[in-house]
Amino acid sequence: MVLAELGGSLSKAIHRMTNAMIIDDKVLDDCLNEIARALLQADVRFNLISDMQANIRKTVNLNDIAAGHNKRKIIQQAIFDELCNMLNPGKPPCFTPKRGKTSVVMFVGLQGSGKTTTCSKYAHYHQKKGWNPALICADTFRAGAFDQLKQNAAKVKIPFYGRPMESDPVKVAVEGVERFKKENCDLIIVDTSGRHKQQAELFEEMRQVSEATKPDLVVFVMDGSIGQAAFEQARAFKQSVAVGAVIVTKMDSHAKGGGALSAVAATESPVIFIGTGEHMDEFQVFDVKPFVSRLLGMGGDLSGFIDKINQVVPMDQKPEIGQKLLEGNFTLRIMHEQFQNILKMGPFWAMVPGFSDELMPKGREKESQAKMKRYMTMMDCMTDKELDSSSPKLMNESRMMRIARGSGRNIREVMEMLEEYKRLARIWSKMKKSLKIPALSRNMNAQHMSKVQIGAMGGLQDLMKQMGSLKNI
Ligand SMILES: Nc1nc2c(ncn2[C@@H]2O[C@H](COP(=O)(O)OP(=O)(O)OP(=O)(O)O)[C@@H](O)[C@H]2O)c(=O)[nH]1
Repeated sequence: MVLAELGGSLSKAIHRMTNAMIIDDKVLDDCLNEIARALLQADVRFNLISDMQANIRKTVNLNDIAAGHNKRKIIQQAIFDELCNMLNPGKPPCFTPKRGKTSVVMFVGLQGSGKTTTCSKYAHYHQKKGWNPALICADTFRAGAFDQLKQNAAKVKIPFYGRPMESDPVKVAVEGVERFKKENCDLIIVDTSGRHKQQAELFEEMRQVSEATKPDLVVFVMDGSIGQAAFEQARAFKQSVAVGAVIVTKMDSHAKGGGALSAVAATESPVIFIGTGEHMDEFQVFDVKPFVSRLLGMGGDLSGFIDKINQVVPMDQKPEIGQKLLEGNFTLRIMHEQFQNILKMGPFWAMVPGFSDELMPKGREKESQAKMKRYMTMMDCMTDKELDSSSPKLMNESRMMRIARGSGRNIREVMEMLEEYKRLARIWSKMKKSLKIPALSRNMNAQHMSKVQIGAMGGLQDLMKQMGSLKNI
């Protein structure tokens, strides 16, 4: 995957810097030049890169850093912050669909950008979270658009509306929205015709569809392989309709992805998802800080994760992570994240007695990995509430059946996964007790909380180191 290459080059540059015996201006310059080369290769605009370098140099004045301060950490922090700034539009999405209320989301984009595929992925993503989405084909321009969306919808069992013989997209869109509102669909997705920038009449048609259906959110779908040109494209669409969010596709297949992401950020429209392949599941939520963490290889195992949080992300910016870990709320979402980390980065949990014995027994790693993937598919079919709860009692039989159906498994397997969750949660809770972390008061102010967290994180790290010697967990 192309993003992984960019991430690899960036983290290599940072590692080379952190491994240097002495951090001086030459080491810093080499590191920044290496980062600049990697970003240029990803087609990030030169101006953005040179601004980034200047900002880092301003923040990191090596001569002014007092003895005893860790220069490596200060530089890492500055690089992390600047990469985040580069991708941050400075604005949250203007609208996020809410459960229990019908939302209409209209998709626009240039021909071939991946719009139809993305509409289906977006619907499927929400369907797995328990939404009741519907798809409308208001692309009356491209022959084949109707069949493509209809087939995609059928594959994932999402209601579909379209009229292959009708040439007026406004009519089709309005009929579809009315119908799905009556059917109580909570997320109505309207796919529109792909357009070229020069086709003024198609832009006019897009405006008319928007006026008639009054979408709560207009999503601009953009092909990531166009790199920096993304900026002009996104702006042209923004001038015609009220684009509220962007989805960048084909991030798997082209070296220019970095350029596209950074250029879109400059249009002040947040990127909400990225497409990373042709398949329905190759679709990821885009959130700047976690994205940059992953890009720099900081999304690894838990001990590494805590370490990196301490090194790079100011604690007051990550209260929710610290809070989650310190309160010992081992939720299904945390289990999902950890499985993902194990599959990606190698078995951290395998170091922990109790985890290693049953979750990843020696010699049966392949089997264990397949089991984790199975469990993750089931968790993908859960609602946010279920994932964030530490009480699997929330799930009654009908929910379990739904999760089983959604993930192509049977209810016994879902119950088995919940049992595994309970087992890991028990271990987690014992680990937490042995840490003797002071309970956090919800009324603490941010500064106080940050101090407590840093202390407790240190404690956690110590524990991680001693974990091999923990008995009877
Ligand atoms: N590799 C990769 N291919 C993608 C991705 N998203 C879409 N595609 C492919 O891009 C091609 C165009 O996608 P469509 O969904 O048909 O594009 P469209 O924008 O609806 O096309 P128009 O209707 O002409 O506007 C198809 O071959 C898709 O499979 C992605 O994230 N990664």
